[in-house]
Amino acid sequence: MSTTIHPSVDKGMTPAADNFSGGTLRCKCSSDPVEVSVSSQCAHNHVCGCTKCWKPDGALFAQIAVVPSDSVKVTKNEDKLKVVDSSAAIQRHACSECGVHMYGRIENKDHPFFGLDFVHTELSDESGWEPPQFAAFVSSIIEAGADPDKMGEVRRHLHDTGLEPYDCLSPTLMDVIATHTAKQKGVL
Ligand SMILES: N[C@@H](CCC(=O)N[C@@H](CS)C(=O)NCC(=O)O)C(=O)O
Ligand SMILES: [Zn+2]
Ligand SMILES: [Zn+2]
Repeated sequence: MSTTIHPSVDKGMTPAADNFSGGTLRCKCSSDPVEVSVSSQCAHNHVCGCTKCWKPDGALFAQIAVVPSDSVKVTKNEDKLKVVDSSAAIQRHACSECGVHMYGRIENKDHPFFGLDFVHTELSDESGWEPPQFAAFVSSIIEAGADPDKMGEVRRHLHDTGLEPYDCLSPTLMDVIATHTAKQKGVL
């Protein structure tokens, strides 16, 4: 049986479009959907295996990217949004009816990713978003019920698809976090 990761990956990823400048994210409600306008291309798009990121039905991974917070505006039905876990670093604003996470914001000014919002680009009809670049928190899919004995298969498939698997974030992002911490401590 073939390994499925996420619909956006399984159907074949398309490259980012030149000069792409965002789109409208829409939740899954058939009436009065929440709409969020994003006026920027995304960066560091990846698939995430953690249990906190929203995954479409049946998907093993979420697809998640960052955009500047000031490019994100809720344009319709904001009253339906609720923060999933106010104690988390990423404040995930989800539709209280369909459960889709519309954006995740870092409110802590000392956090390495302050100023960035996390978004699921598949919620927009526009094509041209940067596709996923790597796979993060791969081991965490076990926490959602994936068979530990299938992890070799999953990692091999991710690698073959061009999504290098990591059990935290990518080396680039881990370096960004460590550099931020070193600067806060005054050792850099
Ligand atoms: N093993 C945990 C990992 C959770 C985790 O650390 N997620 C990462 C990637 S999204 C994170 O940065 N979380 C911060 C947050 O949720 O606020 C799980 O699957 O729940
Ligand atoms: Zn909804
Ligand atoms: Zn995650």
